[in-house]
Amino acid sequence: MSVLDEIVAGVREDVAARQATTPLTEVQAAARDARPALDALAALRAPGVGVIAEVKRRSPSKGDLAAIADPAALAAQYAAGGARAISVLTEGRRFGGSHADLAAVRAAVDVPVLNKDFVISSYQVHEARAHGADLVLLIVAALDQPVLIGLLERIESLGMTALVEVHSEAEADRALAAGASVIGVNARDLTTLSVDRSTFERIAPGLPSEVVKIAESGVRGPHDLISYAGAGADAVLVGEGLVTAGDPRQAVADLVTAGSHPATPRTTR
Ligand SMILES: O=C(O)c1ccccc1NCC(=O)[C@H](O)[C@H](O)COP(=O)(O)O
Repeated sequence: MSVLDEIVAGVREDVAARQATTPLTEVQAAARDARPALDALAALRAPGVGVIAEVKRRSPSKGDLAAIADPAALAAQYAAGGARAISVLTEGRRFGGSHADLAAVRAAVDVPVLNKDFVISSYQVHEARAHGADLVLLIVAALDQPVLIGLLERIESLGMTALVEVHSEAEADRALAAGASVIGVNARDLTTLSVDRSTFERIAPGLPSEVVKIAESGVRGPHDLISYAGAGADAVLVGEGLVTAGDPRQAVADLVTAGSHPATPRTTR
């Protein structure tokens, strides 16, 4: 069983347990009552290469990364540094996240918030909205095509934006066929967990110019952002490099500065 399959199996159990105590109708009502979603697409299309800064406590590849007692305070530092959006991992078993983290971050910042999880059911989409998400991650490798299409439509029907994650050209074709307008190319192979930044360089140039392209994983400093920008990234998604930085606000600011430098290339549309 691959790491992704293991994680998804755990998520399936956890969602079933939550659904047994909180019925879908209750989550749908909370989603309706939530503050309307921010226009994440517009934010991601702003000039310069954006930084999506992630709240990430631990991971299957690295184990414990950072204690993060106060995710809202960390997100506020990211936003002060100029992050274009905040990513919050809500998977509990392998990443130590929760929906409480998502809600706390939502309340602390004014930029769009991404719910980064292993979303396999519309129940989770309503949960994301109920806890204030503006963007929701969908991982193509974890979803059959009809399910991918259905979840993407559900996300958009709730006013949110889907970030559709791919690892290969074939998955990119599936994301485009599903109607994705924001595609993330994850440099982390979800089978071996190794990071290969050239994955983005290989796949991104084949994506249509109107698609927002996010380079996910492996950014350890401004040089990595500049290299992803050269391959057409509109934004980078950064976890480990920020949660392990001594000064997360400054670490984001350094990336933002690199991303807004006139010499840093970016896709033109
Ligand atoms: O980070 C992992 O080990 C991991 C393993 C299995 C599935 C997903 C995983 N990470 C999720 C992510 O995509 C990253 O948190 C995100 O792209 C940031 O990556 P990084 O900057 O390298 O921490």
